[in-house]
Amino acid sequence: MIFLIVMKDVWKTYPNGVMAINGIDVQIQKGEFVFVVGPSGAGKSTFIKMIYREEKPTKGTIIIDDTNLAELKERHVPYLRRKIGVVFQDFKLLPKLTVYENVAFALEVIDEKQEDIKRKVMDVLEIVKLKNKARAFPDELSGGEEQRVSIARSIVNKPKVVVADEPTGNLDPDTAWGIVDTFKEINERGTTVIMATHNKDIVDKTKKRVIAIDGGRIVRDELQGEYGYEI
Ligand SMILES: Nc1ncnc2c1ncn2[C@@H]1O[C@H](COP(=O)(O)OP(=O)(O)OP(=O)(O)O)[C@@H](O)[C@H]1O
Repeated sequence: MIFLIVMKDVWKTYPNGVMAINGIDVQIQKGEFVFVVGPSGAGKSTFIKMIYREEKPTKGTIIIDDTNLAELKERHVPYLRRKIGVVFQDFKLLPKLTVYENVAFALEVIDEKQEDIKRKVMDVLEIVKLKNKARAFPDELSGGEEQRVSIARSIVNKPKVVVADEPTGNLDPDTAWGIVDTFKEINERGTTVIMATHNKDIVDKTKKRVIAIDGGRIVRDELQGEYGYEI
């Protein structure tokens, strides 16, 4: 069994004393699709941020694709980040760049050759069904389209895992389903997907692994799980 992510006895206390994660053990296999659910303030975002090392645990071990984050030197963090695509609730697109340029930017910063950039960007725009919007600017797109651009940007480096923190939080239900379908497509092509969400309907109908966090602990971890909370 190949584990892509392993957390052992992970704790996180913020500098202000808030104990956000209180002893988490979890293993996620390569190729899994995982929902992270739980009430507001449960620790979902902190859990996600520790995966891409936006936050460091106070205690415990996190291993991502054989890299022990505790031993990772600051100058090696960019290499870790290439293995991890990140999608946010508020898209975080650059408003003055076109769709094409927003996605290409992720490759330009790692000095990819121009000819490779063009091919790779058009390939991912095809996956998210936005090839026809390559020249548009973010303010000319719907919210769902903006989020699909941000998903394209997150996968253009061919990461091992994509983490998404409430990616459908700003979208209406139909559009939200379009985003989940896009993640499913990416997952079927081999990328591990980890998505924190408050969307009960999506979790209950998608029938994927559900990790429920409450009070900074994993209170439930089920294959084909359900949302399980009243909203
Ligand atoms: N940077 C920070 N500094 C201090 N406390 C923080 C910080 N970020 C989060 N917290 C606190 O840590 C706890 C867990 O927060 P977190 O954002 O991980 O929860 P969440 O489950 O993602 O919540 P939500 O569903 O509302 O986004 C909360 O009590 C929160 O106030």
